[in-house]
Amino acid sequence: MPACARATSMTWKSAGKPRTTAVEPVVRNDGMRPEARLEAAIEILDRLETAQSSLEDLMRGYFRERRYAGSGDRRAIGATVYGVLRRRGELDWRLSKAKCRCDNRLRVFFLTTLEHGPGLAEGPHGPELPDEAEREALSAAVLCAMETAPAWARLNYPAWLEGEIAESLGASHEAELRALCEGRAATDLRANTLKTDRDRLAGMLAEEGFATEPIALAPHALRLTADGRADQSRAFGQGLFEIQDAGSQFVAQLTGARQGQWIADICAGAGGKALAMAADMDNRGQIFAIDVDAGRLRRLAARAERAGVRNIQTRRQPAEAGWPDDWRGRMDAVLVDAPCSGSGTWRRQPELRWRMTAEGLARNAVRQGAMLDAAADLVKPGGRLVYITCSFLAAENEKPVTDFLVRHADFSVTPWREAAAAAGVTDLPDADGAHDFLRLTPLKHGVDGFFAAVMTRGLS
Ligand SMILES: C[S@@+](CC[C@H](N)C(=O)[O-])C[C@H]1O[C@@H](n2cnc3c(N)ncnc32)[C@H](O)[C@@H]1O
Repeated sequence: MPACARATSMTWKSAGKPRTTAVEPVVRNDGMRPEARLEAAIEILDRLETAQSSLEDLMRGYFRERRYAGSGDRRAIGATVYGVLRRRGELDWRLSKAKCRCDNRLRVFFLTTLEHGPGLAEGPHGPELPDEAEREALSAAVLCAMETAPAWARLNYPAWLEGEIAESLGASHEAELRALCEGRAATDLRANTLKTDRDRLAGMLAEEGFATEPIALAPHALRLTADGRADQSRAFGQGLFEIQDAGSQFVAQLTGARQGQWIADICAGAGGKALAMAADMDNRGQIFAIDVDAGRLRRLAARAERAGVRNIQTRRQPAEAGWPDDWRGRMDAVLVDAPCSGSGTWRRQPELRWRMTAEGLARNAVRQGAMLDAAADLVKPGGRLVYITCSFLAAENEKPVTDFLVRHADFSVTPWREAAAAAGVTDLPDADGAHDFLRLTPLKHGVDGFFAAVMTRGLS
């Protein structure tokens, strides 16, 4: 009998033919049987283990090939997939305490049992049902109390990260992690000031049935107050807004981008922050948007077109490959929105926590340092270097920045409050004033987790 089983095992039923179970869909438009949905969830979770793409892209591709799956099916399968990823620490700990193998099939059965009770439908398109030993282990795992579980299991992150997390987040790490793992991320919009303003946009969206509220953190930010696909609105098609987390909007302002400046955004991606800076510059001056990923740069170009942005030029190259001579030492500000673990976005992308490895984190740190060195070359005397990640881990935040400052005595830290005030930002988030670096968190600010460090190049 597995270690966790103290009481009588639960009753497991499997029917020879499809039957109604607790996982029966509550919405219509459902072409798939409940057991087929479970099989699909397992397949997606298995694919995710070797995929390079995000869960969102993987699921989009999966359902593109399965047109028979209706919206109800997609929603139910998504709920199981996200549920397993959000609770994987807990599921694995309880399964292993019950001496049960941890694979996606058993995780899905266990989650379904916890959420709906121990009944599973059998059918031609369903997964292989648990055998007797597995049923016994699952029953034991259900009885496993979480009170004695370690933090990584209770808060659902990889066990090896425990020390790093405690060091990075300090005393509030449990509360921060809870907000990151359990909270639901909102959808924020940035009013495109090249075409409209926040109030007018809110009015137009209301007419289209999208209720929003302003967010104090960023002057052009609105938050959707109910679920909805704002990117399918007329206002979106007209380029009146971008979808962008308010935290991302706030940190983009730290470059202090103004009309007529030259700004390099050396990890520009699809241009979330570049487009925000272009609007702050009122299309005057120049943004050089660099990235290694041609697809993202194409998306940036399409977004710029829709937004009426005309002062961004894209360039595909690795940041470390060196710069044209006429860029070096010329930029008013350089933004390094560095590739990182994405730990600050775990609410939206729960798969990221299980993709992290200690080796990957160390590799990121080397790459982040190299990017900062490359960026330094571009900054003019008196200009700004802004380093941003969407991570809460010191290994990819404070560490690369402090190492950079040791290598580059001509740069010094500008406290983020000072940088924000100089950029004309009046609504400052409530963050620990003792720190020169900014940390935004879901717990304290209700946005994705961001880190920002502002450095200024000396004049001589
Ligand atoms: C955090 S994302 C950027 C997000 C973007 N700035 C935004 O606001 O939407 C990091 C980007 O760095 C890019 N990247 C990765 N390695 C790079 C390199 N060696 N040189 C330049 N860009 C790189 C990735 O393709 C990715 O688009």
